[in-house]
Order: sequence, then structure tokens, then C-alpha cells
Amino acid sequence: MNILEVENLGKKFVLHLRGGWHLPVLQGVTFTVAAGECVAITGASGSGKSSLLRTLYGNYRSDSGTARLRTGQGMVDILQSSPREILALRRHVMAYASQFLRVIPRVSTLEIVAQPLMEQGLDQQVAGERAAAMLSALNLPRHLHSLPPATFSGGEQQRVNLARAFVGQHPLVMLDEPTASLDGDNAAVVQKLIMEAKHSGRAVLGVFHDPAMVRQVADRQYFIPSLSEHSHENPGLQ
Ligand SMILES: Nc1ncnc2c1ncn2[C@@H]1O[C@H](COP(=O)(O)OP(=O)(O)OP(=O)(O)O)[C@@H](O)[C@H]1O
Repeated sequence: MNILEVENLGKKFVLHLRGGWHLPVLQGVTFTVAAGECVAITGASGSGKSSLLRTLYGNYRSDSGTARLRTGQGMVDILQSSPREILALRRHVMAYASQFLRVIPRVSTLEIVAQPLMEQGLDQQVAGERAAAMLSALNLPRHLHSLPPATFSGGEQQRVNLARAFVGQHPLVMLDEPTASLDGDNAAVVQKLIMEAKHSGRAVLGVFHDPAMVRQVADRQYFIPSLSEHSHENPGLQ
């Protein structure tokens, strides 16, 4: 059973600082991710891996194609969804951990991680307990839970992001270089969380900088070719 079906997705960035130049990044992107499966997105640096995840999470608009996500009400095209619908999909169906944590001043780490659970309707105490358990599983010591993560190290911030993405048990989890700032022990925890997600029938779509991680967790790979160097759309521009 497919959780995500992406077909012919295309995306260009409009570079206003370069006279409205269109930079093609994604073209004809077509793949599926089934329940219980992890698909790794691969490709050269700058080929559009992060842009693809951001487009699927509703941060960027696409120019063409469909990205159908399985919900309780059937398949929904993320690319055609309104901002309000995207928020509902984020609440219940898809989670995303970017490489960088967007911190909210004065909000504690525990609240940041409990928030997705409270948005799913859990009461504050249960959400707090689950958030604390997820943070501890990711080796974030208890004394850090009450602090805002603004001053945390890169690896600690990445683990807060990952706790937030995994805690809500969303059917689709998207991960952008989830172990880039982590040591071996914490990378092993992330690997375990991915395997647990797969075993519970959830789908994982990830960009992994570490080829060993791809071998360990990915069932399939989807390769994105680099388009920008071969673009013929702006032959006059360098
Ligand atoms: N918001 C944006 N506006 C304009 N161009 C962008 C934007 N985001 C990304 N790009 C460009 O799109 C291309 C793809 O970037 P992206 O970050 O998706 O690549 P990537 O495959 O994830 O790279 P890496 O492996 O180095 O992280 C790059 O040429 C980048 O400069």
C-alpha cells in the first residue's frame, strides 16, 4: 500500500536577483513510498534533494506534477492543497525534520517536542511524557528539556528536530540528512527510530549524507539528476 505517490513533479526557482532567471531544479520526479518502507533520495550536491522534501512538505510550490499522500479520507494531492489543508496534513499525516532547527524564543525543548502531540489532541501531561521519553531516547538529558534549544549544540538541535518529527507517529516521516551533526551512538539511535517506524507500517523518505546509513535503512533509492548545468532555457546567461 503506497503512502506517497509522486508523479512528474517539476520545480523551478525564479531568481529575482538575476532578472527573473528560471533555475530548473526538479523535472519528471516520479517515485512511490509504501507503508513499511524507507526510500532514500540520492543525487549530487545541488541536485534538488532538499528542495524535493520541502516541496512535498508544502514549503515550496511546484510547477507541475502530483504528489498524492494517503490520508484517512483517501489520497490527497499535496501540490494542490491549500495552506490550511497542508497544516492538517502536517498535523496528522506527514512529519519533516530539516537539517536545521527553527527555534522559537523562550519556548522550552519539551514544549517544542510535545506540540505535535497536542495538535493531534493528546492532553498536555501525556504529550509531555511522550515528548520527554522521545528526547531521552535521543540522549537529550532531562536537564536540557526545560531550556529553549537556541543555545544547544548543532547535534543537540538536530536531535530536538528528530524527536519532534518522530514523536507524532505520522504515517510519512521525511528526514533531511538526519545524522549530519550526530556522533556514531546518536546516529545508531536514529537508525533504530527509522527501523521502528518501518516495522510499525509507516513510510520514511530521507536524504542521507552517509552511504552506510542508506545501506542500513533504505529499501530503495531514487536518484535525482542535476538539471541546472544542462539547462537550455537561458542560453544567453552564464
Ligand atoms: N529558495 C531557493 N531559491 C533559489 N534557489 C534555490 C533555493 N533553494 C535551493 N536553491 C537552489 O536549488 C538547487 C538545489 O538545492 P538543494 O538544496 O535542493 O540541493 P541538494 O541536492 O539538497 O544539495 P546538498 O546535497 O548540497 O544539500 C541549488 O542549485 C540551490 O542553489
